[in-house]
Parts: sequence; structure tokens; C-alpha cells
Amino acid sequence: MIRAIVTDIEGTTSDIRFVHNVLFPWARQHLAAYLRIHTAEPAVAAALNDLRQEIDQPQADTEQLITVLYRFMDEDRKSTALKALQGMIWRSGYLNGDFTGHLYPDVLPALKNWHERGISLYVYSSGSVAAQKLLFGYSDHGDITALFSGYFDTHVGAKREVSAYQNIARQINLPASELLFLSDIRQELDAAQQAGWHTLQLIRGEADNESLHRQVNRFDQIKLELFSL
Ligand SMILES: CSCCC(=O)C(=O)COP(=O)(O)O
Ligand SMILES: [Mg+2]
Repeated sequence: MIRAIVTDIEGTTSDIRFVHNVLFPWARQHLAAYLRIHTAEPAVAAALNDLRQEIDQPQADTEQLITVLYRFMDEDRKSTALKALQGMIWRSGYLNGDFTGHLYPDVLPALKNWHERGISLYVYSSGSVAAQKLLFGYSDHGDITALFSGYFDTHVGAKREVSAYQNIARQINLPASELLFLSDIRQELDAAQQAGWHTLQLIRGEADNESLHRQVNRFDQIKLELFSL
């Protein structure tokens, strides 16, 4: 029986085009100015220090780090430091109403239904926990954060690593056999499955014929009974 559902964001609850055509360009546009102004703020300084460690350049100055961050953004690197900084930068965009967090129309009714049935809901994304809370706190349908019991980012591990799902299961305090992971990316689902989780792939666009996971196109097609042991 499924007692908790953990969902990915990009390509699962939200359109990949919102992330790549709205969020990422907005962060890129504001990155340099934001870092130059806020470089001494504790959260920014901590993320920049994490980045220095990631690239093994303890002496790198802010301008050098900005260059690295542009490269990371070009490569869509799931760097924990980059993701932390993007989350900080997006904050003013959400607060000013420059954009709202995209949700596919089938997502909110399903989340509400599961929540009402007593199933705990969690998020796991490469985006930082702060960025996840912003997306769901300022979503197209308003603040829906009350539906979620918790959030996980790459601090638990990368999304294609089995250990990340083991860590999440430990923190949720449920056996893997009672957990369902929703994602559009086969390799993430492979890792969750290897950790003993149930898995379901969202196909929002192109088919994935190499996947061995159950697939649906929308949340309203998800039948939790199929995952009962
Ligand atoms: C929290 S929204 C921004 C998502 C993001 O930065 C990203 O890299 C997408 O990663 P995901 O793990 O959701 O595919
Ligand atoms: Mg995804």
C-alpha cells in the first residue's frame, strides 16, 4: 500500500518549458548583479563557498565564480551551489509577480485527492528546497505548500543515485515498499526502484520506449491500487 508519494517537479508537476524558458533565463539575467550586491550575505557567501569546494578553487573571487556559474547554467549542471543561488535569485521574481510556478492542470486535483486520503506528499527536485517552496508557494493556483509534508533536494544526494532514495526513505520513516516516486526521467526512476521504491514515469512529451517503468501522461491516470503488494 502506498503511504507516501514523492514527486519530481520539472517534466512531472510542471512544464519543462517553464523551467528552461522562464526560470533559468531569469536567473541568468539577474545572477551577476545579485551576487555583486549580496556577496557578503551569509546564505550567498555559504553557497559561494560550497561552489569553491565543488570546483576545488578555494581562492576564487566572486567574478571568477560568476564565470563558473554561467558555464554551469549552460551545461544545466545540477550543482547544489548553483541551485541554492538560483533559488535565492528567483525569490524576487515570484514576489514581484513576474511569474508564477507552472502546474499542469491535472496536478492539483490529484494532489488534493491523495492528501485527503491521508497519503503524505513530498517533493524531490534538483532545485533547492527554497526554490521548490517558492514554485509551490507562488504557483499558478496560489499557495499549495500546505499539501506537502516535506521537501528534498540534492543535499540527500543526486537524483540518479540509489543512496538518495535510501536517505529520503529514512527521513520519511517509511519502508521503501510504501513509497512511490513520480518522475519523467527513467534514470531517476531506475535509482528509486533499486532502492526498493515503487515508480511511475510521467510522459508529458516524447515517448520513452526504453523505460521499464509504468507510464502515464497525466496525474489523473494514476491508479494507486496498482501498486498494492
Ligand atoms: C524548483 S524548480 C527548478 C528546478 C531546477 O532547478 C531543476 O534543475 C530541475 O530539476 P528537476 O530535478 O526537478 O528535474
Ligand atoms: Mg524531472
